[in-house]
Amino acid sequence: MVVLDQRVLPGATEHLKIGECAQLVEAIATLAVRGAPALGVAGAFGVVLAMDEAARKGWTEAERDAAIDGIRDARPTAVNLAWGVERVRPLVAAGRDAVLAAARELAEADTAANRELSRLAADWLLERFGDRPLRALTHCNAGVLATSGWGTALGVLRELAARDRLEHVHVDETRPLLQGSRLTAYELAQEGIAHSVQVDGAAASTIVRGLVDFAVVGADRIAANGDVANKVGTLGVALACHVSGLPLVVAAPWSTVDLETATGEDIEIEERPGDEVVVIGGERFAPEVSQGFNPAFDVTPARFVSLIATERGLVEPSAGTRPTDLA
Ligand SMILES: CSC[C@H]1O[C@H](OP(=O)(O)O)[C@H](O)[C@@H]1O
Repeated sequence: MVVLDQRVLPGATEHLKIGECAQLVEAIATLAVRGAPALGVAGAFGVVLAMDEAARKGWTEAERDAAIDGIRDARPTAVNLAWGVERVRPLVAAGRDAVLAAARELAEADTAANRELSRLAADWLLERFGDRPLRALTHCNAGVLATSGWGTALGVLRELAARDRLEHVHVDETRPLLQGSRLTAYELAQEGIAHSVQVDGAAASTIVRGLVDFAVVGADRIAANGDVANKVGTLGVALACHVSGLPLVVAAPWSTVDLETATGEDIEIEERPGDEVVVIGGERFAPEVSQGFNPAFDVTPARFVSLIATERGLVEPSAGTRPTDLA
């Protein structure tokens, strides 16, 4: 398995050659591989990796299954990782070729899903605003780099740009790991889409001042009631949209919807190392006594979510519809 190391983008394009399950767990835990739908794909191919390593090292079935569990559990919030593992795991008994084919099919289906949800979301936005170029804000990275292809939040922006209906994108840098300035800006620049990068603290005033028409984000887990877990800072974007009467659009494939999780209160929020907050480029920017507080995600209640766009259709939680309506 060869993966693009997203930790060094955009300054360097480097790939990691992964031959062992422990290496994949490390790549996921350090966000070399990241983004909810991409984690689903990594989880599915991780099962093949475990089968290969087990055959190479003479593992027992229990040892192989424990390695698969380790991949599944590498990060807790994005439902897609466990979903991807468990989608192909039942085929292990049928052999490596069956699991590999299922993993490839899962990746292709994700890209198709992203294109469909992007079309549906663009139609919804242009129907709401009239057929004119729109100004968007986005948080974190939910583009090609976070999926198997096309992107989700950035897929919506790509679709609007393809229809010549995207004027400008305000990109939240997305501290502490800068997925916005490093990855989203990188993708938009590659596409020639007009954008500017802002500190996360500017998001609320950008929205309240009317500098954008809508905000669009990805998701890591969507609960049955429409509560949405996404990169920390999304809740602030949602609240600013709510008080401004502007839509918050959540773009995510159905694999991100977790009907087994009733509400956002039941979603485990990943707590990452505090040093990611207070140490930048190896230099500490806070007193030694000051510990970093680093929840990687937050939960936006359904009442602040204007639209959830999936390939199965659209849900408008703030208007009372729920993901369960599409089940
Ligand atoms: C379509 S990606 C969904 C989601 O994943 C990102 O988290 P991370 O960079 O920690 O993997 C971010 O929350 C995106 O919105």
